[in-house]
Amino acid sequence: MPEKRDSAEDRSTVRSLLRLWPYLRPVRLRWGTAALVAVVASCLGLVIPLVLKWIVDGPVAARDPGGVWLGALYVLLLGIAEALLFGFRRWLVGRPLASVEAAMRADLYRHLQRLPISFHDRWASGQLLSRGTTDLSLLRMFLVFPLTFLFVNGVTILVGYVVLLDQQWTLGLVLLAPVAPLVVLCTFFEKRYAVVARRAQDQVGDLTTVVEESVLGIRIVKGFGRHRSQATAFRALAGLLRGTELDKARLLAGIWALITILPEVAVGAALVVGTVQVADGDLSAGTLVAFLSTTLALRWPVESIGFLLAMSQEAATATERFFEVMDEPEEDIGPAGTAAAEATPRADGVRFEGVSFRYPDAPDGSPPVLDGIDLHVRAGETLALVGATGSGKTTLTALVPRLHEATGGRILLDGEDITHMPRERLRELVSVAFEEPTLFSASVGENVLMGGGDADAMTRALAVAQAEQFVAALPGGTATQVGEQGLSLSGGQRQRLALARAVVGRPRFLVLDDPLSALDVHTEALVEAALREVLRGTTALVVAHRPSTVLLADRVALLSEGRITAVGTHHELLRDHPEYAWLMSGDAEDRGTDPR
Ligand SMILES: Nc1ncnc2c1ncn2[C@@H]1O[C@H](COP(=O)(O)OP(=O)(O)OP(=O)(O)O)[C@@H](O)[C@H]1O
Repeated sequence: MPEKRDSAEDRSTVRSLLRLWPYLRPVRLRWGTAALVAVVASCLGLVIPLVLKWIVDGPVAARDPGGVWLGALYVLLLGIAEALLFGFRRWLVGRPLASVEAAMRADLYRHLQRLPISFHDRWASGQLLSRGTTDLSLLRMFLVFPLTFLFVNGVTILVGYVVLLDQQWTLGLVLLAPVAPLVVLCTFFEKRYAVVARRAQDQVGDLTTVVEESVLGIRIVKGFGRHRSQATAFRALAGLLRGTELDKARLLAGIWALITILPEVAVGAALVVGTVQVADGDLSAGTLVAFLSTTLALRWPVESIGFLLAMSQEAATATERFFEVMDEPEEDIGPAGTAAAEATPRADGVRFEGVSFRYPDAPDGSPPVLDGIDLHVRAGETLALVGATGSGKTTLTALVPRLHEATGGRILLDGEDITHMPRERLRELVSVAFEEPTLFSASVGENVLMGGGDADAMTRALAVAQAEQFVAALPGGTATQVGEQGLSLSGGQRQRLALARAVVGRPRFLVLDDPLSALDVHTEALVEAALREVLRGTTALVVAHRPSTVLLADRVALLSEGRITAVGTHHELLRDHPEYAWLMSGDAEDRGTDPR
C-alpha cells in the first residue's frame, strides 16, 4: 500500500474533519436543529438542581409536604421532557446522517471506477474495502454522536459552570481548578491517540486484504495445504491489530481515569469547603444541595469528553483515509464532445509509432517494458503478437484501450491519436478479452451484454464463442447467475463468455490477450473458424502462444525484450527467425528457457 502510515500529525483533527463539510451541508439544517434540541434537553437537566434548591430551602425548611410533592412533580416532568427531547434529536438526525454515509460510499465507489489501473496496481484491495466499510461506518457514528455531543456537552459544561459560579463563586472556582491541567492532558492524549488510531485502521485494511486473498484463493490454499501458514499469517496480523487496539484502550483508560479523578477531587474539595460554609452560616443548605446536584449533572458531560475526543480522532483518521483515495487523480476522460467521432476517419487500422512504456512503480534504472515500438495493424487485418513470457505482450495490448498510458510515442486508431479521443468513445471502439476472464455476479446475459449489443447480438456472440450449447444447458440459460455469487463455470466456459462479451458489440478494434488458452484444441478450432467471420470487418491484435491461435492471424509480430523484432506471415517468421520457430515449436513451453 503506497499511502503514508502514522501520518495523523500532518493535518489537525479539526482540519481533517472540516473536509466532511460538503457532505454535511445538505443536512446542516436538520443537524443544527438536532444539536439545538440536544442542548435544550441537556440544559433542562441543569434546571433540576435549581428545583431541588427551591424544595430544600422552601417546602422542606417550612415542613410543607404539599410543596415537596409539587417539587417532585416538577423534577419528574423535567426528566420526561429531557428524555423526549433526546429521542426527538435522534429521530431528526438518524435518516439524514445515514444518507451522508451512503453518499460518501457512492462517491468512493464512483471514484474507484474512474481511477487508473496504475492506482489499482498499487493499492491492496483490502485497504480500499476497509475504507468503504469500516471507515465510513465510523464516520456515520461520529456524525450521529460525538460531533453533536462534543458541542452539546461543551455548551452544557459552560452553562453549568455559569450556574455554579452564580450560586457560589468560591466553590465554583474550586471546581474550575482542574480545567487547565485537563486541557493540556487532553491535547497530549489526542496527539498520541491519533497515531495509534491511524495504525489500527491501516491494520484493519491489511487484515481485510489477507481475508479477501484467502477467500478468493481458497482453492490454492487448500490445494497446497497452506491453510496453516495462511492462518499463521492471519493470526500474526490479528495479533498486531489486537496489540494496537490494546494500546488504544490503555490510552483511553488513562485519559478517562484522569478526566474522572481530577474533577472528583475538585468536587470533594468543594464539598468540604461548602459544608464548612453551611456550618458557618455563609451558605444555605439548599444552595449546597443545588451546587452539588449541578456538579453531578455535569459529571457525564465532563467524563464523556475523553471518549468523545477518541471517537473524533478515529473519525478524523477515517476522513483522512477516505480522502487519500478521493484525492487521487482520476483518469482524464479525454477531450469533450463527439466532434472527432463524427468526422469519418480513414480506415488505417492501428498504428504504434515509437511507443515506449515503463510501469510507474518500476525500479529506478530498470529498462522500459516497451521501447520504441513501431507497428502497423492494417485495417481489417488480424495481427498476432508473439513473444516469450514477460516480453511485454499484455502491456502492449493494454495501451490500446488506454488501461495504461504510453510513456512515449503515440498510438493511432484509423489515423486518430487515442489520447485525443474521449475515453468513452475509445472504449466503445476497442473491445478486449483477457486470458484471465473475469465474470461479474450477474446473469450470463448481463455479463455478455456488458460489451454492448442486443439479444440477437448476444445469440450471435455466444455462437462465435462456441458457448451456445453449454449456456443452453445451464439451469436458467442466459438468465443463470454466474460469478462469485452464482454458478461456478469451468475456465474454458468463462473464457468463452469473456470472448462473447468482447465480440458482442462488433467492435471496430479487437484486442485479445490469449483468450483461447483454456480451450481444448477442437473447441479452439471451432471458435477460430467463427472468429474469422467476426474478424473480417474488425482490426484485431491477438496475443498468441500456440500455432493454432497464430493461424487465425493474417500476419504475426514478434516481440522480444520490449521491441518488435520481426513482422511477417507465420511461415516467413518460422523460416527466418529461430526465436519464433522456437516459441512455436512447443519446446519453449516444455523447457521454459529462451534459445538466445
Ligand atoms: N503492474 C506492473 N508493474 C510493474 N511491472 C509490471 C507490471 N505488470 C507487468 N510488469 C512487468 O512487465 C513485464 C512485461 O509483462 P507482460 O505481462 O506485459 O508480459 P507478457 O509478455 O504478457 O507475459 P506472459 O506471456 O507471461 O503473459 C514483465 O517483466 C512484468 O514483470
